[in-house]
Amino acid sequence: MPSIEETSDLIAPPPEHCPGPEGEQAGKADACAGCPNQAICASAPKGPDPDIPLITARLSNIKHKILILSGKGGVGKSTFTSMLAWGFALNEETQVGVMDVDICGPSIPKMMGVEDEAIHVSASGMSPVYVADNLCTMSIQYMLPSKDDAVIWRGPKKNGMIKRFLKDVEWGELDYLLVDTPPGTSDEHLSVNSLLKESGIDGAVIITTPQEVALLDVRKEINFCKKAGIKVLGLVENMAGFVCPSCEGSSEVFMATTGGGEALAKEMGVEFLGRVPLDPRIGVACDYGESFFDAYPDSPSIKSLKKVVEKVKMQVGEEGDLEEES
Ligand SMILES: Nc1ncnc2c1ncn2[C@@H]1O[C@H](COP(=O)(O)OP(=O)(O)OP(=O)(O)O)[C@@H](O)[C@H]1O
Repeated sequence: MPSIEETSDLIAPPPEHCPGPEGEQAGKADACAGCPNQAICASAPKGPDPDIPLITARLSNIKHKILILSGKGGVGKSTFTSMLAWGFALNEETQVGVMDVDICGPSIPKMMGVEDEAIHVSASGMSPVYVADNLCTMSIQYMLPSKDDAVIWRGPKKNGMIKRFLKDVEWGELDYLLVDTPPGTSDEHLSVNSLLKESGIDGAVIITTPQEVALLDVRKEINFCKKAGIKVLGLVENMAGFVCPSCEGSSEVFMATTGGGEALAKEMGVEFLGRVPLDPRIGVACDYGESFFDAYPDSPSIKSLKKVVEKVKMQVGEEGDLEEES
């Protein structure tokens, strides 16, 4: 298999009739002449990753695998991942796992209130860190000697860690595994996609904010999914409208652009999953590692969030079970 550092270059648009980087004809076919990836493809080791059967076996009891993506950083991808996880886990019968593959910027442990936890390694694998009886997480954060330590890794090391998360973690039986990724289309995305392809990814939820600059990158993210063969489950507009914590009234802060996510979803033929308002209490709940669903069950933001959670469930073929809000 080509190293991740090498494959990350393959994001350059492939020529027509590209044989793909893993095939026998990679770098040799007529179509490869003049392609910027030709040398990389020609020298890359061929054949599937030998660990894929182990990964497929380890993940065989996970019903749905969902990637959470964003074109831009800071649009609330990790926040949404944690809220989606808590939303799914409101039903105590539903088993949920969150895998944080933002290797250089892990934030799931803090947002879910378990950043000081460490993982336990045994002969059978690594145990995930539990946030609730039916909600577990895995992140590189649990392996760092201090929570302030920085991870400065290049592609192959990141790939190796993601492989460990998939191959060695005892996820057990899960209804949903949510994969929180870094922004954009980086080494981590390529790793996750190639390692999970065999065991099946349900699709990706793409998070954006309403501003045009964020929407611009969403187009690239949707195109990345198309190229990588990942189904786009839908688009979520985060920080759409401001909910005042005092009066709970809602106002538009991005006047010119609110609704841009929905329009873009329509234009690109993907499902619009809904809006999550900008609510300072969401930020506070994340800072304290609390479930927003528990902290503010009656807030207007929760009503919007529940609708989004239900739509994601429907997109993967499950029935909604959160109570209907007026
Ligand atoms: N709907 C919201 N209302 C209020 N604050 C929010 C909301 N969504 C996210 N935030 C806040 O915005 C900040 C960025 O969110 P987050 O870290 O989830 O973004 P990200 O897209 O995962 O970032 P990165 O690119 O670093 O991975 C956090 O402080 C978070 O608390």
